[in-house]
Amino acid sequence: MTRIADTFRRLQETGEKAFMPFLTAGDPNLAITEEVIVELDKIGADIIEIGIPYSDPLADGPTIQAGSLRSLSSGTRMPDVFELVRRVRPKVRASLVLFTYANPVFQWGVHDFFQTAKEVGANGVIIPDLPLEESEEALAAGLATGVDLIPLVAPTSQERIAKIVAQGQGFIYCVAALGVTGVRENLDADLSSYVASVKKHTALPVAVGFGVGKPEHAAIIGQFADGVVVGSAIVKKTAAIADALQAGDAALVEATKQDLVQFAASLKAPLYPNKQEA
Ligand SMILES: O=P(O)(O)OC[C@@H](O)[C@@H](O)c1c[nH]c2ccccc12
Repeated sequence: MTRIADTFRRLQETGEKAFMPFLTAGDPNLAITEEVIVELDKIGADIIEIGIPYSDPLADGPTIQAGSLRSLSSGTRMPDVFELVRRVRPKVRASLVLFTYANPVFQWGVHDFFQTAKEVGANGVIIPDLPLEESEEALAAGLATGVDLIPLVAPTSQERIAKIVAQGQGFIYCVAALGVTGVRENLDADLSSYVASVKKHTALPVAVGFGVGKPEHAAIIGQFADGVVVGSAIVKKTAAIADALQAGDAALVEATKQDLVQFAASLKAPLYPNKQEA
């Protein structure tokens, strides 16, 4: 059983839903990313998405694009992210999922990428711009290493949903909105029926991301999905840490870190069983 499968099994037993924050490694620097991951784990984050910064994050809105830029300008490269995972792995219970675009994976070498991910203790990989038709090698590497290749389905996937999820490993990532990542004021009205249409095709857990910006959003998603992914709203908080760091204000760096962690805790809160009554 992979660590991700074990995470969802534990959550099933306690009746919880997974809280899955995303942050970009090295934004604003690797030391702070490591500290934040440890704190997120302490407040109950169940699966932590660790973004590998990339120069052309085509599926990302301005918030995460800015985070990638801050990370790249602080000198973060893929080997640094692998080393971050190796260091933080023994310090946290959460499953760790590497988030990367396809190009850096092909440059590194698909099988080597998954092998290295396994060695440092990563539990899954998400590659948003790797279409099913081009993912044969990555799927095989996922199976060979036990590092789950997690598929994304989008509202536009309709007739392809069955094919995409049939190859799924770990969990299915349901993208909740069209367009790029970024906090939305409201969730799509028919999100629950879209998730139900995905669940029809798979026994794997189904997580929902894109647009989640507040606990109310997490509470709604927690009623029909197995996990909630939050990226931009977290990365907005790392931007505040970056500003404090830039200002050389150590107290403000601590305060903005705590603000991120408290915000994350408020997003996990509605995902505990007694909070999920409809
Ligand atoms: O930022 P949002 O709207 O909360 O969405 C999660 C998203 O950030 C994270 O899962 C992610 C980061 N970059 C992506 C690119 C494509 C799909 C998903 C992602």
